[in-house]
Amino acid sequence: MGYDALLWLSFGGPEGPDEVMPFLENVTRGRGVPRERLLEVSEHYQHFGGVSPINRLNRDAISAVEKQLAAAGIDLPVHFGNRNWRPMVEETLAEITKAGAQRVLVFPTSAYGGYSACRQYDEDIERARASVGDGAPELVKLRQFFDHPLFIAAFADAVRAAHAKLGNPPGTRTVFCAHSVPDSADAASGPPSEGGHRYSRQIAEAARLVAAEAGIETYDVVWQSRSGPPQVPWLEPDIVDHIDALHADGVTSVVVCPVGFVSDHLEVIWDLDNEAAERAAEHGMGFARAATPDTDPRFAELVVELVREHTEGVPARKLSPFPAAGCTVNGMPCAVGCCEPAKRPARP
Ligand SMILES: CC1=C(CCC(=O)O)c2cc3nc(cc4[nH]c(cc5[nH]c(cc1n2)c(C)c5CCC(=O)O)c(CCC(=O)O)c4C)C(CCC(=O)O)=C3C
Ligand SMILES: [Fe+2]
Repeated sequence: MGYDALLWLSFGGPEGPDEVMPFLENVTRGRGVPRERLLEVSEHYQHFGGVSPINRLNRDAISAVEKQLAAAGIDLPVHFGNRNWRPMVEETLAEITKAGAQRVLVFPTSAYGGYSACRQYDEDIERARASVGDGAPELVKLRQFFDHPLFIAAFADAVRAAHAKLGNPPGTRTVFCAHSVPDSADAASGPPSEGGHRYSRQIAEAARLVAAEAGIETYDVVWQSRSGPPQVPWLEPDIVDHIDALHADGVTSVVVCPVGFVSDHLEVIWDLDNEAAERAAEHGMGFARAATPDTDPRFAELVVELVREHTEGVPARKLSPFPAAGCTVNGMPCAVGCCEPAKRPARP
């Protein structure tokens, strides 16, 4: 079938208190994130003993995918590598190369386009191949899956379950949430010919599809976890401010669906399950957070289906007319100028 392995490419996270600051320094190197923001975020990690759940969740998801690949008779060993923390993708690719692989599929743990969600994973692929040097395998990245029916169905069931957990009170507002990015990064996402904003448009489309499948008419799309210097505008409103606004409008309960993420990593369990939940509690509002899809068996099924698009020519299933790009070789961008990194503000 022409492929020797699947590289599971993720963000990475610390697995102990001493790993938090070095991890954060890896994430933010050269990105103009103020020191105070780093110290504040390191506190979030220290609330969990300095351990992000993200690596464990990736390992669990990989086990589920390995089982489904075996069940489908697809012989493809899965290897785990990260951008920011051990196991680093450079080391993983060195092992894959040593094992003799020549063509490797890459699954990035993000469903969307944009610099942080797509193009930066291309940069990881390029960097890892450069670090291996001669003999590095060809790396073929799987496509964006924000509108795949299995991704949408898993979130729709999770949203229904969250409403049920609250007892289905009438007038509960469903709020879809994704990681904020600088306005300039969103404007630069997608190829220039498309007019930009591919990231926020794909998020809005996924939210629309999940709401439709869950039978929800009224919902909002908001953002979380903004970083960077305060004078740089990022996508708004923030989830916590939005909860204040809903309270002011007389809404008495909310279901938050983290549609921008695939797993319950730290920004989900802190920024939503703590900060947003606490604000709702202060207003006496009901609050439930919908589960992320990675623990749903349909997520492993989705990854296997994306693999089979390449190994067996299975047709790509998608629910929207929006492009599901991101599938390129050896870290090439999708198009000239696609999802260029935002220009960093000059240091004061
Ligand atoms: C769009 C997007 C996704 C979704 C796509 C995807 O999933 O890839 C995502 C995921 C994640 N972001 C994560 C963690 C962090 N993100 C940071 C900083 C930033 N994220 C950004 C964007 C995104 N981030 C941006 C524009 C920055 C500013 C700095 C920069 O331009 O790069 C910082 C630095 C501290 C801070 O400033 O918050 C941390 C620690 C973790 C792991 C959590 C864990 O450890 O469990 C995950 C999955
Ligand atoms: Fe992030």
